[in-house]
Amino acid sequence: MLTPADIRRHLDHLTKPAGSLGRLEDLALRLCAIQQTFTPQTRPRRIVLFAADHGVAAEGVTSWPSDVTHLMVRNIVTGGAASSVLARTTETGLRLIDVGTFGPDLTTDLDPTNQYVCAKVRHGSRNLAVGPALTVEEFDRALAVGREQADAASRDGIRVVAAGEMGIGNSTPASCLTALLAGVPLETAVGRGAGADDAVLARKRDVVALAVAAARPRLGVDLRAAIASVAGLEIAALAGFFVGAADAGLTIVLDGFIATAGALVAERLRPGTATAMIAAHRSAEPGHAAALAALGLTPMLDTWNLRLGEGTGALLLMPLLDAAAAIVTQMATFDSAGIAAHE
Ligand SMILES: Cc1cc2ncn([C@H]3O[C@H](COP(=O)(O)O)[C@@H](O)[C@H]3O)c2cc1C
Ligand SMILES: O=C(O)c1cccnc1
Repeated sequence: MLTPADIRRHLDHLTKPAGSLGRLEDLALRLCAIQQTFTPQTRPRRIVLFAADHGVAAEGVTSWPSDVTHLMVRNIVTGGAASSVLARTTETGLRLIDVGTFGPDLTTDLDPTNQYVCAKVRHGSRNLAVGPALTVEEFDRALAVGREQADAASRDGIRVVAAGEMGIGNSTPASCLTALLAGVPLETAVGRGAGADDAVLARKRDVVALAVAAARPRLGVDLRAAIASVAGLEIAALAGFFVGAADAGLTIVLDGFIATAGALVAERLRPGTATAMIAAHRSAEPGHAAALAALGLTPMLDTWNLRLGEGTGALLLMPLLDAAAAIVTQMATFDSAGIAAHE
């Protein structure tokens, strides 16, 4: 077992003043700790994006219409989305799994890309403002879709995975889960998502407050039912993916606010899942920092103001992950370079 102290000692033997590579050393330490080696690997790697729609969008909690979800699915798979571009530039394979959009099955259309999978559990979640968003059975099926993707990544020899999401309205269930599972106060847990104005934000706050009040008493009685009542299909799939990836010994790079809601669910269902994670960034969504803290994670990129999702923050960390692995595996030690004691 490589302890953090062992890894720090190893880093301090490399030809540089101790700690002089700053956060890059923290990243290297985390990578070595997760992979339990001084020769960590960052390739091959893959990002899996889960897409779904949300009945709660009908409440006016988002400034975008739901059909943008499936238009973006097409855009992601055909290479024009921010996630597609960053996946290409960082040499990260990309998969898009439709776990429940309102849109059509695009398999025939997008088949030659081999990146798109239609695995719809249902056409969108129900409106969580009027009742449970998902039944426990639907929630479990979405979890299984995510888990299958983690198993597939492991079978394919992938070493590092990231996951992201696309789903208009999904910052509302993410806020509910952040309040419910991380104990974040409602004022902090609810933000502007994909650009809500003041009126949309006010409606979103009311909806989240009511849904969380209904779910909270059920937490101790039926955990899955409480979570399912305010979840979304892509968030459940993210949770299943994280649990499966951690079980398979993969290194997980965690994206923003919505992905972190999936991580909160994963950690609750399978305590310890977050120990396989590296948090890429702190999203501009106000509740993200507290959600990460609840998972015991410190974001690597803290001042980038990302608020997109789609796995873009995780992808942005990939070059730094490569750099972190390279310093540990390739730098000379004081001994090998013949440089005298530096204590
Ligand atoms: C064009 C576009 C691309 C996106 N890519 C990710 N999101 C992000 O914004 C959505 C959540 O915000 P809200 O809850 O306010 O709707 C999700 O789809 C999330 O992935 C996007 C949003 C839009 C509009
Ligand atoms: O941080 C995120 O994941 C995020 C923030 C705003 C909108 N969509 C996603």
